[in-house]
Amino acid sequence: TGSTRPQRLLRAVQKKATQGDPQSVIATIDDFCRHSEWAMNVGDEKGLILDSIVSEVNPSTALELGTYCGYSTVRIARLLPPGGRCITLEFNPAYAAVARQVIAWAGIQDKVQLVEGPSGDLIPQMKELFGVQTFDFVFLDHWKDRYLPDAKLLEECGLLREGTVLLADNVICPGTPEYLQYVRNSPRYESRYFKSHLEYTKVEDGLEKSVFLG
Ligand SMILES: Cc1ccc(Cc2cc(O)c(O)c(C(=O)NC/C=C/[C@H]3O[C@@H](n4cnc5c(N)ncnc54)[C@H](O)[C@@H]3O)c2)cc1
Ligand SMILES: [Mg+2]
Repeated sequence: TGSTRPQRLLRAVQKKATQGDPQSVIATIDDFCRHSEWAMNVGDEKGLILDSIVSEVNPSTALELGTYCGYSTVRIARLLPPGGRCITLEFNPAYAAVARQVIAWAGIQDKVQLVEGPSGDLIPQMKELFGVQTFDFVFLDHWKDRYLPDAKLLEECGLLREGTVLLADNVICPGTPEYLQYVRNSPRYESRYFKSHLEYTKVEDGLEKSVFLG
């Protein structure tokens, strides 16, 4: 019963990152993934694009689908305005346990609500459970075949408003063809592709930014 990769990633954070310093946690995870073990965090290159879009939106309420180890949760939450919050959904309890500790080490746990469970069940409960009216920003980075059904579910539950920004990771690799086709052809979205690379590699990947038009 050896350790898992997320547990080894957490151990690296607790050993090398400065407690309470989100940038140090981010740098430690990127270093771990480049030089020790690759892991499916959005990474440093796509992370800078994520940062710029989060800063531009300046969300009061952000939603992340697929926490994994909490790397992008930390990237998003460190940029939120005072009183801003990030709700992040993760259905794997082992990953959620690691992510909670990564988020706590970064010192931004007060800005984050990590909810364990499948997005399909939790999204319809966002209003009653967390008093969410609408999201200002949504980061999609979970199973790729869930991007489209969950985007439609967010629409149906009235959780998107005119101007809500959806940012999707991995639209090229692993790829999310049905989601791309939808947001690029629906009159309800204004979509734009940000070309980049699969985290820690030279393989092409990118982020799709889609603004909901109401
Ligand atoms: C061919 C190939 C394979 C892998 C790669 C590399 C590569 C690069 C990437 O950036 C990737 O994001 C991925 C990827 O597969 N990501 C899936 C991420 C899941 C996380 O989200 C969790 N989750 C999944 N569905 C749900 C759900 N409904 N509700 C709540 N949590 C969910 C899981 O519990 C995981 O914590 C893969 C590139 C190419
Ligand atoms: Mg990803």
